[in-house]
Order: sequence, then structure tokens, then C-alpha cells
Amino acid sequence: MNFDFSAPSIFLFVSATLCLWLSIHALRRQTTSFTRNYAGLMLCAAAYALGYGLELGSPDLIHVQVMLRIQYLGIPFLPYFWISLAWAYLEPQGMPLRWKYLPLCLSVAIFLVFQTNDLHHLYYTSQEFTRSNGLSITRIGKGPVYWLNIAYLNISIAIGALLLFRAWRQAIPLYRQQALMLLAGSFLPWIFHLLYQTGLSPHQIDLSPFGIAATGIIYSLATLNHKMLSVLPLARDIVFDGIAEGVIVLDSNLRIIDFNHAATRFYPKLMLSMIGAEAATLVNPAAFADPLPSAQAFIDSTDGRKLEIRCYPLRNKHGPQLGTALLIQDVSKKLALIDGLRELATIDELTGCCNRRRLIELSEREVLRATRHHQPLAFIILDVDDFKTINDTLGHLAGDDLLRRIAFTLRGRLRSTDILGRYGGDEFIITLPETTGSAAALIAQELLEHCFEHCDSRMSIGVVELTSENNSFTELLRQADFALYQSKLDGKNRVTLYRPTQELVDIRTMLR
Ligand SMILES: Nc1nc2c(ncn2[C@@H]2O[C@H](COP(=O)(O)OP(=O)(O)OP(=O)(O)O)[C@@H](O)[C@H]2O)c(=O)[nH]1
Repeated sequence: MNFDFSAPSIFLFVSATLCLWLSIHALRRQTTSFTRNYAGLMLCAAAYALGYGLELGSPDLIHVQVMLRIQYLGIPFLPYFWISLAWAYLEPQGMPLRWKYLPLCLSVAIFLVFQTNDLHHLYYTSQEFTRSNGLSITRIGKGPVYWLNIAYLNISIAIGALLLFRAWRQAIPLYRQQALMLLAGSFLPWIFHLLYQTGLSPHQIDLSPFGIAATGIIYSLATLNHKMLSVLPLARDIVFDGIAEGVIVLDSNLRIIDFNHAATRFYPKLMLSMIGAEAATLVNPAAFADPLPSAQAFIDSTDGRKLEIRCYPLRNKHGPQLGTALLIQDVSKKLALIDGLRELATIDELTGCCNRRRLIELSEREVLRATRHHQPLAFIILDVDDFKTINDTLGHLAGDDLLRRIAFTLRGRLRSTDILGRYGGDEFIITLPETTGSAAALIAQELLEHCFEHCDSRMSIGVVELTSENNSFTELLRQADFALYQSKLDGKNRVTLYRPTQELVDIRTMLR
């Protein structure tokens, strides 16, 4: 006699193929606890649907028994994979090992009892083959392990549904659809199974595999249309809660709908009760006023910390903007480091005043400003007298110390707007905004006396005033240098104010 397949068998074969495809598809995408259990569940469903489809078309009891063995490759493990799947949806790490043992051992035990039923009849006490309406129906006598399996199946469906319900309630709207799909998928087999168990199914056909097959179809559609497998809770939980950056998700009305653990470190006020609150009550609204795809960073200062906030719009591929994600990180240390490096690059290491580069940069800025506003500006250059002798007699360290003390003394006598820099060796330059040449000469004289008094050092000084002829740092330096040279020539330890008419005379003196 041959197999006789009718429409229900064909439906089950198609469903088994879909379930098999889903199983392979899930494993090829990602191997997480969720996808592994999902793949296992779909594989078991495929075995059940295929075996029952074949059973319905079987010609006799011997063939039916073979097909039942195929079905029972999957049936005992369905509850195990179902609980594990729901657990993995709620907790991405999956079910703890100690919890897994009980359902797994139960599944293996039921599997073994079924496969050895001929020896003890603990599963089926009897089997009777009939054909009705073109379908092979097997009336079975139900043994204690059969009832154990039914109880196990029902309890596991209930536990899985409860876990998924919790996941659905906790999920943000973006994930709710997936949680709902999973939940809906669990009810069909249950209802169909109850119809069969209560004798309400037509011709005593076991409707459970049809329910499982329908679930397979729902999941296939969900996978294709809603990317069910790609929006795994893994993305939300492992990545979301594991990263060091704070993440706050806002809906389209800029209300808080989700946040990760790190975000609570940056905003201690942030807690579950703030879900639904306006984001502006927590985060500086300037951070998300105009979210750009390029996500420019906004620096917010809170509690003495500098928080860098990046704003990303959340939208479906072609749809409208669903919300906004704020990515937050503490950049206080980074900014302090940058400030430190910037300072190092502008400060003279030995004396703590501006280095040559910074001195030129700031002085040029002041020269430009004074020229633009027609304000006076003076320029002083100081050179320690006989510094080489100090180095040679007292040592370089004493020379260094003297330079430090001179810088300290000078700084103490200057205004905050004056610019003091070490130009090199034992030479210092001071740029004095809003100061005439004669006023600067008096200040220079005072500085000279102070350095002698406090540092026991003598200095030669050149002073120059900004005019329309010398309105650049280089020219001011050249003229001030000339005046300084004049001080040295005139016997050191003095101040010379540069006057344009002097230049020719002094050059001639120098050439003599
Ligand atoms: N201790 C110390 N010495 C330095 C430093 N930079 C340059 N010098 C020395 O400073 C001396 C500068 O000497 P000069 O200005 O040329 O000559 P001087 O002995 O001061 O003579 P006059 O300028 O004519 O009074 C040189 O011997 C340099 O080696 C420094 O950072 N620390």
C-alpha cells in the first residue's frame, strides 16, 4: 500500500519546510542564546510537522509508528526550547545552567521513554489504526508518561508566555511588535492542543502540529517583514547596558522613553519614574535642539563635569523620525588633558611665563588691536647683565634659579593685561598695552630696581613705543633690541628708550 497525502499533509510539509528554513536562517544570522533556542524550537517543530504530515498519509500502523518516531525527535524538546527562548528574550544571557537541567532532563527522559515504549508501554498503552476521510488516524491509549508530557508541555507554554508578557511590558515601543509576535505565536499551538486534548478536534486529528506550523508561518512573516531576528533583545540589553557611554532614547515629542545604566551615572536624577518626562528637565535642551545626521557633539557642564552629548535621529528606512538617541560620555579628563597639553605648548618650562611662540602670538594680537583703536602700546626687552659669568661661577642650576626669580619678580610688578614672555636665554620681553613709551621707560626703570633688590641681578633694558612705522612684532623687536644694545654699550644696568632719530647715530657709533 502507498502513502496517501491529502491537503492537511501538504500544509504540514510546507510548514515543516518553513520551520526548517527559519532554524537555519536563525543560526546563520547570529549565535546568541535567543537564536540558538529559536533554531532548536523551529527544528523540533519541523520534525513534528513533517512526522505528523507523513502519519496522516500512512497506509498502516507500522508506518505510523515510524512516523511517530520522527515526530518524537522534536516533541519532547519543544517545551525545553520554548522556555529557554522566552527566557533569552527577557535576559539576553539566557537561562542559567542550574535552571536548564530540570527541563532538559525531563525532555530527554520523555524522549527515551517514548522510543522504548514497546518494552514498557508507559507512554502509549495501546495503538489502533483507522482511516477516516482519507486521513490515517491512530487512536491511542494514554500511559502515565504521556500525561506527564502533556503537563510538562502546558506548564512550559504558560511559563514561556508569562516571560514574554513581561518582556512585552518592559519593551519600548520599538521592540513591542517583536515581543507581541512571539507571544501570539505561543497561543495558537496551545489552543489547538487544548482542542485535541478535550476531544473537540474533528476526526480526532491532533491539531497541535497545525498550530505549531501556523506559528512557524507567523514567525517567517515576522522575520521577513519585521526583521524579528535582527531586533534581538541582545542589541538592547548587551550593547545598550554594557557600553560605557550613556544612552537616553527620546520619542518624537522629546520625552524620555528609555535609558541605559551608564546614563544614570551621568544624570543621577535619571530613574524609571522619569520615563515619559520631558528630556529638557534632565538634559540641556541645546543638546538635542537640532539633531543632525552628522551628530555634532555638544559639551554640557554639570556637577563640575564636562559631558559630551551626541544626538542621533532614529528613523525607519524611509519613514518619519521616530525619536532621538542621545549618546553621552564624560570628557572632563580628556578636556583637562587637552588643556594641559595646550598649556605645555605655550608656557616656558623654566620660568612659567609665556614661551617665545606664545609671546609672539599674543604680542602680535595686541599690536593689531592697538593699531586698530589708535591706542598706545609699549614694548620692553630685558637682558640679564653678565649672566654667562653667573653660570660660570655659580653653576647652571643657580643661573636657572635666577631666571625663575627674575620672572617671578617681573610678573609681580605687572598688570594682568601685560604680556610677559621669555624670548630665549636670559632675555625677557614685556608687551604693555595702552602704555606710552615714556611710561614704559619708567616702569622698566622700576623693574630694574626691583630685580636688583629682590634677585640681586642687574639688567640692561630697551624700550620702544608703537608707531605707524613699527607696527609689527618684528619691527618693534628690532628697535627695542637696538635700544637694549645701547644700554649695554652705555655701561649696562640701565634703560634706553628707543627714538627713531637715534637710530642712525647709534649705528654709526656701533660701526666705529
Ligand atoms: N642657566 C641657564 N643659562 C642659560 C640658559 N639659556 C641660556 N643660558 C646661558 O646664558 C648666557 C647668556 O649670555 P649672554 O647674554 O650672551 O652674555 P652675558 O654673559 O649675559 O653678557 P651680557 O649680555 O653682555 O651682559 C649663555 O652663557 C647661555 O649659555 C638657561 O636656560 N639657563
